[in-house]
Amino acid sequence: MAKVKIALTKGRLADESINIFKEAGIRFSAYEEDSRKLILPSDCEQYEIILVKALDVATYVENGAADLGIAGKDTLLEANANVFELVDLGFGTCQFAVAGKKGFDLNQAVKLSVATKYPRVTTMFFQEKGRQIETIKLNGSVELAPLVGLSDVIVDIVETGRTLKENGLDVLEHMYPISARLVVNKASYKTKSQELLPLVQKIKETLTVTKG
Ligand SMILES: Nc1ncnc2c1ncn2[C@@H]1O[C@H](COP(=O)(O)OP(=O)(O)OP(=O)(O)O)[C@@H](O)[C@H]1O
Ligand SMILES: O=P(O)(O)OC[C@H]1O[C@H](OP(=O)(O)OP(=O)(O)O)[C@H](O)[C@@H]1O
Repeated sequence: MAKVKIALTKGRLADESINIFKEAGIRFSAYEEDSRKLILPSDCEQYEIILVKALDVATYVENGAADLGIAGKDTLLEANANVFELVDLGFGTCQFAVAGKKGFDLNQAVKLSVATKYPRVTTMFFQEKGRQIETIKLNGSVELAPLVGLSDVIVDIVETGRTLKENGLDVLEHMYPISARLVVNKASYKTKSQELLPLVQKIKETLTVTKG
């Protein structure tokens, strides 16, 4: 059996991603250790995880450096990843939204300026509505932008709404729901079907059991 390489998102999604594999019977004890290693083998050595930044999961899987990956739908949309999206894993749930100062009228500006970590998703969303916008790419703390006059509004992830609320902002328009997805490299799906299909099936089954 060929080794299966899996790209996981570091940070928020990592623990639950490891847990999905644990429930499917694959343990990564090395993940529990306090280590700076970026490649970690499974206890049975048949699988290997690599830990990468959220947006990079799509890049590793699309290029075949990883066979499988777990990434948020936000990053898959932004990366326009050419991969097969197999399973909605049901965690990491949040949504994309347009947000701004309370009462801001989205139609007031002829050319809206939008600060975001997601320029592609933002452009697509407003293009579909026939709206011309200017995107301002930021790498975090996006909620600051309308407060300090960098942009009219933002496009960002909203989960509990706490960050918006504490900064005096409101959701002005809901966009798309987001959750973690299991993705696969298109070539690996064929060439490693013997290894991948049973694993994907197992993961689907554990999700059904968990959801009851
Ligand atoms: N507040 C949130 N609630 C739920 N899921 C979130 C939230 N923020 C991000 N996510 C999901 O978790 C993924 C990883 O987010 P995380 O914050 O760990 O990385 P990041 O956004 O790249 O931040 P950083 O630049 O700090 O690494 C996101 O791509 C998204 O799918
Ligand atoms: O609705 P909430 O529950 O408040 O969550 C939303 C916040 O979470 C994410 O930020 P993150 O913590 O990743 O920080 P960032 O500013 O570095 O993107 C996102 O960009 C929002 O700022």
